[in-house]
Amino acid sequence: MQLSEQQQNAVNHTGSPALVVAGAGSGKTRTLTAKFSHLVNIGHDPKRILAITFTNKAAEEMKSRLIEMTGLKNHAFEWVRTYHSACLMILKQHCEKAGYKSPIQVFSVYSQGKLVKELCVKNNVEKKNANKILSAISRAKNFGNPEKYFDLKPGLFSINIKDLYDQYEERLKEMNSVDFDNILLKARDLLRDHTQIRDYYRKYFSYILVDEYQDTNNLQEDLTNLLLGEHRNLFCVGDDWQAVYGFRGSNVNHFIGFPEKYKDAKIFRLEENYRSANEIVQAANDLIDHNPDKMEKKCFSQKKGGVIEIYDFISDSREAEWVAKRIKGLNRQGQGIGFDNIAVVYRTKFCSLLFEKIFRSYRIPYSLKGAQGFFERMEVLDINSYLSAAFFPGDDVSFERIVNTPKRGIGPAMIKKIAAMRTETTSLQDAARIMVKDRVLTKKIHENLSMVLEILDEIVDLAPARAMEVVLEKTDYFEYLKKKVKTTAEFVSKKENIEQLIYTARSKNDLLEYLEDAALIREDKEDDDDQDSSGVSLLTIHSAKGLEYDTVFIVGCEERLFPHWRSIDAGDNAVFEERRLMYVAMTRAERFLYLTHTSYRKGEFARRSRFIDQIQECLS
Ligand SMILES: Nc1ncnc2c1ncn2[C@@H]1O[C@H](COP(=O)(O)OP(=O)(O)OP(=O)(O)O)[C@@H](O)[C@H]1O
Repeated sequence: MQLSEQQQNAVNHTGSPALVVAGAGSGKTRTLTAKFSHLVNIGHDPKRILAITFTNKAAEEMKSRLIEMTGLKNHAFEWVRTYHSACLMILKQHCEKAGYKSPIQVFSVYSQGKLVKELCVKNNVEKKNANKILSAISRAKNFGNPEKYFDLKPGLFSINIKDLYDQYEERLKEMNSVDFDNILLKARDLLRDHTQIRDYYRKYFSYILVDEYQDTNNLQEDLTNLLLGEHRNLFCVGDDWQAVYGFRGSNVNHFIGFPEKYKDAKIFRLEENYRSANEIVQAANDLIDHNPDKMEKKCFSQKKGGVIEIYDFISDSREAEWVAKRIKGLNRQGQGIGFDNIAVVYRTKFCSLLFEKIFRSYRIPYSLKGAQGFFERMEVLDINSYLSAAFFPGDDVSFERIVNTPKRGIGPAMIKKIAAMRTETTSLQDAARIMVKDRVLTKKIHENLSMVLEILDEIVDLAPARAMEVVLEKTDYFEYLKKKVKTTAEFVSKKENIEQLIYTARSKNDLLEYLEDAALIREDKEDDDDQDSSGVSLLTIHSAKGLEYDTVFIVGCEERLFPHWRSIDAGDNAVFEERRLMYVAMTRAERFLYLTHTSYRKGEFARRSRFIDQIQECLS
């Protein structure tokens, strides 16, 4: 693998903590992978190198590259993981010390939502607030100190969020479960409170590498500190100009404050952009210059011939039509730029609708990225809930979902009856088993409930893919699906999703391994490999992060849409983050970059974005 001099210098450095301040398209991943391989070459045991990536997909890609480079086997890189995945390993290893029994269940997004909705009902809070409550709980955990967080932000409107948080945690504990954020929080507490465990890992890891360091949150920073041994072999890579997750607790100050924190830190800069033409790199530099408090770097590209154009339309439908025509023109019936190499990016999801419509009528193939996550789809949730209820008898949320799927007369009233039989130590499923054993139910319900329990008993020891097949067969699931959906196309698509699910599950040997993997995938982080990726990509800027295309259209560049009204209302720091988002969007393009805005969107007057003015200033 060829490295530039700047990249090579960073790779060769050892002896003190190092921060690589990298520009967009400067080959961060290449540098990090080369660093890992270099460490192995100079004698580090790869099993003792902790390499933190931002997504599971990035971890897999890094492992494949390392296997190619070193000739070693997959298991040699077992600590190439996301923070969540690494912390789950640690938590599982010491689960009793952390206050759990083995195996710990990781709650899915669906289960979290379900639990919070239940708590809303119980506390007379409107269910529509569930998502806001979940975000607040998540932020409190990632802040690193939930108690303090709620002292600072005690309420959400009139809702006593701290109280709901306590109830939520209690229910998780009862179910021997952790949610996604608890994986980090509980691992942090474990390492903080148990010197022996902490010392073990500090000695074990000979090097810590962190990718996308600009998006680290307080809790992740704590974890890095707790795991870092006396050797202080820490190598972090990132781009503070691309820090765009502040809204969910990331704290770019860890990145900016690195030289202050590690006085002997060596700072490397990767300034050459290998992706975009220089015209695009310079325009993006000029835009980001409007943000204060950032690491200085002089990004440049040796590629010439980039095009940046700004277009103004009367309405959103005109904008969509123009984009479709321009894409047709660029593609020149397959002779020009391939559809796969073109992206239309926008600030918020709703913007995709008009483009989907117009692309269909212009027969432009497209793929909508970051649509409903694969694991959030109804049919996938149904099947996974069967597996989860079988493996985790304490998982009330999954049991409640499957007990009447397909419909078998065990509706909400019956569930209430079962729930009433529950004691503090029994789950919904335990209660159902007691009712079946004691024969207290009507004949029909007794038979149906027995059947559900038999399915769960049958699949618990099977390999995940086989367990899924048994569920489909025993519940006649496809017949149920046929009746439930409105069109044949919808049925086919759902059936295909299930086939895909079974196919993916074949690589896993047991239910626990499968369920953990499924719960670790959070699809808002671009782990949407399963989706058809042919055609023009339609995606939000957050999902576009890390990707590259020959041609990029940034649409909807209007005040209050981009920058988003919430950020405008929240103040300067949030607007700086919006500007970084525009920087991310611009630097996805290799050659052609089009920015568009309209005077009317959704029938309302719209004003062009301040970012357009700032970009135009440097173009003229
Ligand atoms: N030394 C190099 N010489 C030539 N091409 C390189 C070099 N390093 C990286 N590249 C190429 O530059 C492109 C950008 O690399 P990569 O996607 O790793 O950048 P990045 O720093 O992660 O970008 P971003 O943060 O903008 O997503 C890739 O196509 C990569 O193969």
